[in-house]
Amino acid sequence: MKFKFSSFEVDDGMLHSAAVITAATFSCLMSGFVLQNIWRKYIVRQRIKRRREESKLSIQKMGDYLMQHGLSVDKRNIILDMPMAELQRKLQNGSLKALDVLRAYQSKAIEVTKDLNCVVEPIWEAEEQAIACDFMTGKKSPLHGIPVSLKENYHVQGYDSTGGMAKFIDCPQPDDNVIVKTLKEQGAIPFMRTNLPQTMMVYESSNPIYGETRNPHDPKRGPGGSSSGEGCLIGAGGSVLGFGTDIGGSLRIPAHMCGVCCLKPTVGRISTEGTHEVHKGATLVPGATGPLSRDVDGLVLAMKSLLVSHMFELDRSVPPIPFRPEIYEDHRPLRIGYFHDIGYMPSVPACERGVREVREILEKNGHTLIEFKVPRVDKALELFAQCVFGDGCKTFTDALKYDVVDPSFKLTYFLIHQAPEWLKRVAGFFYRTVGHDPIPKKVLVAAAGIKSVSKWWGVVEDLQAYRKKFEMEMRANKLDAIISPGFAYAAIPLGKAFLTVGAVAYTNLYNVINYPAGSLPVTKVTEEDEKLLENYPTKTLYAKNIKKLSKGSVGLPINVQFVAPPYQEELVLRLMKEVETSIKLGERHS
Ligand SMILES: CCCCCCCC/C=C\CCCCCCCC(=O)NCCO
Repeated sequence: MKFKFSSFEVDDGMLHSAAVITAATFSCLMSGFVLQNIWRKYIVRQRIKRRREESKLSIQKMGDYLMQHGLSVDKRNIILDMPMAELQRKLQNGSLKALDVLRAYQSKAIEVTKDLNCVVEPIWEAEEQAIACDFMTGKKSPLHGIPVSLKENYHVQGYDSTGGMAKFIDCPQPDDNVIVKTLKEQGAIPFMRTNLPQTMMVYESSNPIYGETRNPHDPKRGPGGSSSGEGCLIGAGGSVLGFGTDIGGSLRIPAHMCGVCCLKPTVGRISTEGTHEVHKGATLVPGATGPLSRDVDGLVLAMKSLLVSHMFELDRSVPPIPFRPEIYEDHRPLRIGYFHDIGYMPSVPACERGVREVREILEKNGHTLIEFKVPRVDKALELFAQCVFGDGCKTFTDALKYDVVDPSFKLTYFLIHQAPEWLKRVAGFFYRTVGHDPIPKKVLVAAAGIKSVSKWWGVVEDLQAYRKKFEMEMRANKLDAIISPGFAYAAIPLGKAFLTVGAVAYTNLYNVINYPAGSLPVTKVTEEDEKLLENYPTKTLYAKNIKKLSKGSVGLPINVQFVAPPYQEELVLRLMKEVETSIKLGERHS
């Protein structure tokens, strides 16, 4: 048979060979594609392995170095026991040398990371800086000689900021970020980089490059995340002051689970330039940078030292508002709202007691405490998901293409990031019917992406409306501040956060409204709390999981959050300091 085209004729033989050629080309392309995939994945695995070995080696080298140059155990422990105010005073008046303080903290950090895996690598330039500090004459800067640890996603010149993702290995940063520069200018010595979960969008603590960080109070449990290494290192005594980031609770969750203090400032109060987040463009609910410390003095010192012209010059988007001591030192009695239950899942009895005890302290100090009802928490969660996953999670899946997905991240990655919309809807249906919980469906549908610009603008308007509603609710009760649980529960076993992830409402609420929120350790889980856990209401799937995973948590730290309207960081810190002081006085008397 012949086909006649306008310019040439085609016979059967030609047709046949055309088919063969097409098939051959197709299978070549396919196998090329498959091979390329296998090859890329192989390269990535090699890269991860090499980076992990480099990191381990650097830590080991520091350990060996300290064997020869370390302090005596007694001298080391005296330094490690000092609260921030004393450490700062002694560095200022010269009775402590910066190099000794550095060596004390280096050795403690290297010691604790052996079991807890909180350090990613030491910052070797610290030594030189400490020596320079000790040679300095004249007026000393406020952070003179204070060692500072940094979450791995803080850009430090010459080091990678991977966020636990292989794609970003071998991309050494050209420069320190604004906070690191300002800290150095103020005399601080960045000395350790700390671990985080892959992508930082979970409150776990593991990634394929650096492995898993454990809780300093119970190594079978997680330290929370995503500033996991910071919470763990400070909680274990290996650092006095550290810095992390927080979009949904990543400073406050590890602070709560490791029993340390932190402050998530209003986004904009201090610079957020130069931290690695894959979804930097999602600015509606933006990431905050902030300090973690052993005590409130550490947070205050950090904020005072950062809110200076040096930072305002380096990042002109930051409003030049210095630290306002008149607010921090004020004694005016306040009206403070409180809640134990955010209206989605109740907090466990220990967390509820934490808030109750802080309430009693504040009342005793002359403040008025009023019960506060959080408006529409389902809306807050939906808005959060729309704002951070509004691209249908493409940013995250692109960042992890060819990467090894960490076991602790697999479920989140599969269901929230990767699954097609229909599967998200099916899963949402399951949560609603079997789990008696309508909220995951809203979150999952949001994570399937916003479909048009006009829908996107609708989200912007909804967010503004929610923020206004929250503001009006506070105004109606004439509230100056709010206290609420540090989180819904204490530390749970490693790798289980996905089973309780709705609990993130307790922290990400304050990201959605962009209010400054601090977290303060106030108590520990008691036998009595554990007994009361038996009556914990388990209406939803998440609540059931919380109850199950919270068993055996006696002795774990419990924090309370302190919250104030935007740009009132000083007020948050004032209340935290007041409660911290009362707790210490109480302990001394009992
Ligand atoms: C299966 C559906 C679940 C629905 C219910 C819960 C919604 C939670 C959504 C998403 C979970 C996000 C967890 C965020 C953790 C903190 C992240 C952070 O702060 N990272 C800072 C980086 O700098």
